[in-house]
Amino acid sequence: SDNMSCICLCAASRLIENMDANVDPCDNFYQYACGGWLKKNIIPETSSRYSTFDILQDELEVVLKDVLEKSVEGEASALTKAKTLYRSCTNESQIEKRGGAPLLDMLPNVFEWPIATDHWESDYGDTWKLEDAIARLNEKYGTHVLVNFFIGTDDKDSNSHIIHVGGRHILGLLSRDHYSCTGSYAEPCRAYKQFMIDLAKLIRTDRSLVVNETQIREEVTRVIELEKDIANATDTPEDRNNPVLLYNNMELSVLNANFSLEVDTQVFDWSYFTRKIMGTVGITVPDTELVINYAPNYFRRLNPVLAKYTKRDLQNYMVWRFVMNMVVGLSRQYRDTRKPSALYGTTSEAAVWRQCAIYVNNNMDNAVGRLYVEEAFSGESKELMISVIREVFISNLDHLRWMDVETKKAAEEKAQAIRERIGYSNNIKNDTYLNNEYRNLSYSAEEYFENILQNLNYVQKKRLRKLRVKVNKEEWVTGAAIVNAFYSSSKNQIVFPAGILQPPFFGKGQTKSLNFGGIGMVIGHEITHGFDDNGRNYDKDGDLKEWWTPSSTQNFVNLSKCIVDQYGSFSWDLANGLNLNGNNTLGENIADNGGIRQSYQAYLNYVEKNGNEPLLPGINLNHQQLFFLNFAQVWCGTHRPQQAVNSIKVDVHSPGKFRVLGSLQNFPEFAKAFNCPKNSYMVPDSICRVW
Ligand SMILES: CCC[C@H](CC1(C(=O)N[C@H](Cc2ncc(-c3ccccc3)o2)C(=O)O)CCCC1)C(=O)O
Ligand SMILES: [Zn+2]
Repeated sequence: SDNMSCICLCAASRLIENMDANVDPCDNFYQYACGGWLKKNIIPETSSRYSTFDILQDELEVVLKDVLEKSVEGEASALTKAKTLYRSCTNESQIEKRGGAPLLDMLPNVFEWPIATDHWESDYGDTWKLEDAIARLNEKYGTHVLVNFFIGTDDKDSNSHIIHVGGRHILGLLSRDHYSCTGSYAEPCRAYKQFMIDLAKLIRTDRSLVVNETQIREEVTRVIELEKDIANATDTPEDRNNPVLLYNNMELSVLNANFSLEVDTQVFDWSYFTRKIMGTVGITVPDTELVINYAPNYFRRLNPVLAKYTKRDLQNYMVWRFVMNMVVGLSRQYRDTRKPSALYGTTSEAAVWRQCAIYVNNNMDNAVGRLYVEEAFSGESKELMISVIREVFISNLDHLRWMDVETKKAAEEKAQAIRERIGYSNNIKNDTYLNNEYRNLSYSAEEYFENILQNLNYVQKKRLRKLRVKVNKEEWVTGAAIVNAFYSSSKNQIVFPAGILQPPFFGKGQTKSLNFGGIGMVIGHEITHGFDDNGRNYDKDGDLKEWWTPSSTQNFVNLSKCIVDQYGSFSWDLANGLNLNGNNTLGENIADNGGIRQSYQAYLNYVEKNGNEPLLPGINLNHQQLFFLNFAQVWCGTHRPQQAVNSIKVDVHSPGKFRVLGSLQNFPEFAKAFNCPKNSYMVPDSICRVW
């Protein structure tokens, strides 16, 4: 039918526009595939990264704007609540009118921000306890400072929840490395400090308090010093990538005995602290309660740090970590204290409607997911090729010489046990289910800031209540309105939300070569996550349990080292020539390499069974070549320098360019498809392979 030919023509024209046929595919396949895209797509001033994903996500957000602005008679109450929340966020005149008042009114709830008030010592300091302050920010607003206390799945019993204490998510700047404040970190550091100064001055002004710039600058300097010391006490990403070594469970009483923290000669009481938090959801926690201590070294290193600072310094730091994320809900004057250009390189912030669509989607993902799939998802992807790619993964096991039979058997069982989730959960189509999920929430179109606080509290209380509840493995780990895909190791579950089930990943009208190069590779990527350096530690039921023989483990580690070295040797021009961190990106690189092999083999099997597909009009490439071209174009994208420096430090994914170059250099079928000679860049002398 003609819409078929349009889809083929549209696909062909997209592929041709994005590529640069003047580049030799064997010299640099990324430039060959994306050269046209890079010429045509300039990063918008509002973005720090711009990629195929970001473009699709931006388009998805336009759909969200439409459905969130439309009022529908008699709709489910959950949907009305999402629209009210969206309305309160876009209600700019009301937000302007309220200035900073909503924040100033609630600071007493977190024992105030000393730098922005007077008489803090007499009003709060004398009775202040570190446990109370951390607990309040945690249980009321889900803010983690100093001690990251949270309820999560028990790695060794994936059907149960357990208390975790750790050190992650507690830094204001983007990564531990930023605190050196040298080189490319100097500017973000300076901006971050100025942000705190400007916000403190603004609050004091709004409270008609004296603004003594010198005094404020002095206090802010101490807060930054404290944060720097905390950053140096935290574990590095390398220290955190082995879940077996992270799993230190102990009785609550042992935390008091072995991990004592002291502030102003007061000893931190872990039991009191835990009860302060869990008491708010009516859960009693005995001293014999088992908890997982995710960061023993961090807590040991934290003690000497605390000894250097006063309770005022600590309170300044902790409330700062909260208020810095709350200015988004206040007037323009408050929002302008942030310095996005220095931190992300963006020179203007996204449109209000877009920020609001993202906020509502992140906080009500099932209600927004329902609106999205009803509007934009045709749901035709049930036969999403998962089974054929899973079969390829399993059949590939037979050819792996580095894995013994016993471990192969367990790997096959785990691959067979992977649960798949496509599109969206049927629950979101059920009004009763959806209304029930949001029954305790009610929003005001005039009080955006309070809506945010309500959401923070609601989400945190829901998480804390899970401690005595079994894990619901049927639950989806993501909403539907997102252009992404996921693997959950504790659920051994792969998820392909509705948002990613669209071209260039997948389209009923796209040829199979494009679908296998797009969503097929993503499917293989998610499956392989169950067998990467992290996922491989979990068994088919999602429990942290050894199912490898020592010799297979040793071989896996040796083969992974090849990948670590290969990606670690890539230097990224956009990040001032910094090299990738081959260790932090190992899991993603293993998943990419596995995904491309499995989906390509699945495509060859498809052709074997169903014959060659008709070629695409206007593009003189065969389908093996089109497979690789569409795979590569998924990763067309670029970053601003600040974001490149940020992501090379914190993103476990390699930049798109190296996801393409690295995985294709390791795959001889690519070289064959493009007849690449031995000594070309895309055909290195030695290649890496795990799965
Ligand atoms: C939690 C990890 C999920 C991830 C999923 C895949 C992935 O790499 N997703 C992205 C790639 C990406 N670039 C931009 C964006 C993006 C931009 C705007 C909005 C949303 C997303 O998403 C990523 O996380 O970097 C694996 C293969 C393709 C999906 C994984 O399994 O490692
Ligand atoms: Zn991944």
